[in-house]
Order: sequence, then C-alpha cells, then structure tokens
Amino acid sequence: MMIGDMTQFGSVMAGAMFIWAIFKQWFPEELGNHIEKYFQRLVTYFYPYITITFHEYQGDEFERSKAYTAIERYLSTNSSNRAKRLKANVIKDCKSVVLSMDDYEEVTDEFKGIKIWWSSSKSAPQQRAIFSYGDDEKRYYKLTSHRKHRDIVTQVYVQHVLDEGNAIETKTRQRKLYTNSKSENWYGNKRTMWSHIMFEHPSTFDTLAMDPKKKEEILNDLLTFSKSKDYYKKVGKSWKRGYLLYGPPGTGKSSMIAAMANFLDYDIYDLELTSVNDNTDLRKLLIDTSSKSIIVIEDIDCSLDLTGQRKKKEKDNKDENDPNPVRKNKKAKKEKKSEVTLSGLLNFIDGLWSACGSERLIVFTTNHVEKLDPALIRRGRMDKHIEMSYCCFKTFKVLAKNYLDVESHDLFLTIGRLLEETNMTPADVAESLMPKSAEEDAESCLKGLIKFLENAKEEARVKAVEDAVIKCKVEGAGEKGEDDGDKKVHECDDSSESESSDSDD
Ligand SMILES: Nc1ncnc2c1ncn2[C@@H]1O[C@H](COP(=O)(O)OP(=O)(O)OP(=O)(O)O)[C@@H](O)[C@H]1O
Ligand SMILES: [Mg+2]
Repeated sequence: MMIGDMTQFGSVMAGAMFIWAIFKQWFPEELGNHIEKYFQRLVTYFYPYITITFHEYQGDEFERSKAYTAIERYLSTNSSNRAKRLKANVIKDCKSVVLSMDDYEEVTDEFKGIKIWWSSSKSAPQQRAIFSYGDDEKRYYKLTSHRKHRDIVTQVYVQHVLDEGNAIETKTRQRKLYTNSKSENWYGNKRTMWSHIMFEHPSTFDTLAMDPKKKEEILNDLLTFSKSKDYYKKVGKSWKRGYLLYGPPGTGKSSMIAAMANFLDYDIYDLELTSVNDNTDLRKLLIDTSSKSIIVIEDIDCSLDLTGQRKKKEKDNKDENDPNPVRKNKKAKKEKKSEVTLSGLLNFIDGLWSACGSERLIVFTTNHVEKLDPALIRRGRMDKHIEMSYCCFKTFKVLAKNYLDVESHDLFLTIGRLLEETNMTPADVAESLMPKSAEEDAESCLKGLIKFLENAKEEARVKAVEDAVIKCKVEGAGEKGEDDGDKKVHECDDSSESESSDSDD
C-alpha cells in the first residue's frame, strides 16, 4: 500500500467519523457508544497500521522538543532528496543550508526491511496562548508503519532515528572559540565574561607534523577519553583530562590544540589569565563553560606567578628580549595585575569546582616547562605531557607531504642529515617549503630548504665560536685574579630570579 492510499483510506475514515458525529446525537447514548466501539474495531481491522506522532512543542514547555529536532535532522539527511517540497534553514552564517521536509510532505524510510512512512503536518491551535511559540500552528511528524512491526518500530527504530538525528546535529553544530574579556556592567562593576567567534581553524591531525607514533598515541588517548564517561564515574573522577604541551616557539602547540578541537568536535575556551581579576572571577568563568570543550591557557609561565609568591618587581632581562609580542604583552600585564593565585588555579583544575561540567580537556602550553611549579603539572592535574620539539626527519616528511605532496625524493637524504645538525622548528621548515611563486616546483622548494638549513647551520657555528671566545675571555679574566668573573656572568643570566627572591614580601 502506498502512502497516498493510506491517506485516502484515512480520509474516508475521517469522513465517516464526521458523519457519525452528526448522527450520533439521534441515538440513545448506550447504543451510540456501542456502535462507536464496533466502528473503531472495524477501522482497526481494515487499517492495519500504527501511527506515532511527535509534536514540536510538548505540554507547557517553551523549548522545542529535542525528539522533534532530532527527527527533523534525520529526515533532512535521509530523505530530503526524495521529498519534493523542502524547507531551507540557513545555518553557519549563511554558509550552508539545511533542507528539511515542508509541511504536509511525505517520505518513506526503510529499516531492517521494514517500510516506514513519515509525514509532516501542522494543526491550528485550539485557543490562542498568551505566550505563543513563534507562529501559533503546532507542527508534528507522524510515523506510520504496519502494526505487525510494532515492537521493532517502537523499541528499535524510533531510538535509531533519535540517535542518528542527534549525531547529525552534533556534526553540523558550529563550534565556537571563546575568549574572556573584561566588561563593565551598569553599576560600573568590572567582570570578566566569555565572548566568542566561530571556530574555523583548519589544523587537523593530518596536517600536524610530528612523529607518527606519538601522534597515534595522542589520538588514542583523546579517543579513549571521549568514550570514558562511565569509567570516570566508576573511579570517582570528574570527566576531564589535563594536557601540558611544551616546547620551543613554532613547534605546533597551538596547532595541536586546534587539531584536538577539530578531532573531538569540541569548543575552545581560550582563557586569558591576565584579564581575570581574581580567583572568584576565575570560578565564575569556569561555571560558564560548557561540556565538550577544551579550556586552554597558553604560555602559562607568562600568565601567572607560578611560585605562588608576589609578583616580581624587577624587570626580567629575558622578558625584554622575548621576540613574541603576545608573550611580552602578557608578561607586562602580569606585572601590572595578576591576582589569580597558583592555589586558585589548582582549585580550578582539580578542586571541587572542576567537577561542574564534564567531558573537558584542560590544556596548558609553555615554552619553559622547567619554570613550572611541580604541583601544577603533577599527574592528575596535567595527566599527559606532550613535548613538541624541533623538526626531525619524520616531522619533515609529514610537512613535505602536506605542503608539496611529495613522499620521497633524492634530496630527502641531505635534508634529513641537515635537520639532525640544526635546531629548526616545523614553523620555519613549513615556511621554506611553501612555494613562493606559481613557477616554483617541489624540487626548487626542497633546494630552498636545503639552502636555508645550511645557512642556519653556518650561523649556529659562528655563534658557537663567538660564545666560546667570550667564555675564554671571561675565564682568562678570572684567572688573572679579577673578582669572581664567572659568578658575575651567571648572576647576570639569572638576575631576575635572584632579584625577585630578594624582592618577595
Ligand atoms: N608540528 C607542526 N605541524 C604543522 N605545522 C606546524 C607545526 N608546527 C608549526 N607549524 C606551523 O607553524 C605555525 C606556528 O605554529 P604554532 O602557532 O602552532 O606554534 P606554537 O608552538 O604554538 O608557538 P608559540 O610557542 O610561539 O605559541 C603554524 O601556523 C603552523 O602552520
Ligand atoms: Mg602557540
């Protein structure tokens, strides 16, 4: 039987019911009820189908029914190419269109050999509500199938539709990149709030260059985490995991975070600690984060005085020379105001407050892992430590494949040798590999990289010679009996640390 036939049959029955309603009043009540009962039986006999309706709004709820949304998604994906009249919903900032069945449209679906008919309808409201949901018409989806499949349809198929619909919803969800900024409310009180933009970073684990074994290990770790809801509950831990990414600038720490978010389909909260007033503010921000997210604190060593002591008064010579303007700015801000303490941060990571929300990764990045307080990075807080290091041959091969689509080449041998002899970041190698003009082919890019590596190697050699000369001079001066020259140089290097410990309190 086609869906059209069923509808026709339904209309005939509805017509008969209507006529019966008119005549019913002429019959004595008992007889009327009797006739109605047999009439229903007759209908059931000739109409061997079951129907289930799913309304857009249920009862007094103002929120759209989740089941209705899931069915809408499921039907849009599975049947929009079969339905003839479609409704277009524009999502993702006008970049994509999701089609769904228009009102009074019908489609069929098949599940384990069973045919299922879906139709979309709407009914006018009985009375106008004071608070109406957009338009007053109540939409619903109606599922129809043969009653001999009742059990499988009600117990398995409906759940299948809801699960699939939810999965599609998660996939098409537009992810967000949040950052905290200070804002002033009416009373002039400053508070920190999250603001967001759409997260569209293209970095993935395929484009991330690193040792394939290490990459595999991280992927497995992430996957296991995302599927371990019950496990975390069983062992009594909140469902979160801490990652510490460390290594020199330009080795892919931020790219790795973007790849993690893309892989797990999580939102990112980029927490700027220097904009957080104090621990209370930090807690408020944390409560405002959603599940399925990555909370990131970049350059943790620059964001907080990790000794838990007062901030340093003296200027750090190394900070002055920091080539990264973002980090330099963070350090400057930290010196101005940084009332978030180490203990506040620890409470945020694994104290009672960390349990609000679930399925969250907390990622710290740093260029100086040795500067971090051991309490901050012990397991349980930062569960996995990942070192992002200089470009080795394996890393280079991933970059060559991504940037030039080359998997092997005669020049690889030379490049491999040069990479062993120099400290080159993947960011530098990637930049050299990028064609600078339309005429440049893979080979000339590789040759350009070789030249770049040779120059770097030569520069490193010259610098080593210069350093050795300076060292010799200092040692020579020391031998001549001048007042402890070696110590002076050492003090110069760590001036900030010795001075800061003096200035504490
Ligand atoms: N491992 C890598 N794989 C692929 N691309 C990389 C890698 N490392 C660096 N890059 C490239 O270099 C650029 C800089 O990398 P990224 O910002 O991830 O470095 P970082 O480690 O976060 O540096 P910083 O410590 O300065 O924040 C990226 O845009 C990316 O294109
Ligand atoms: Mg970075």
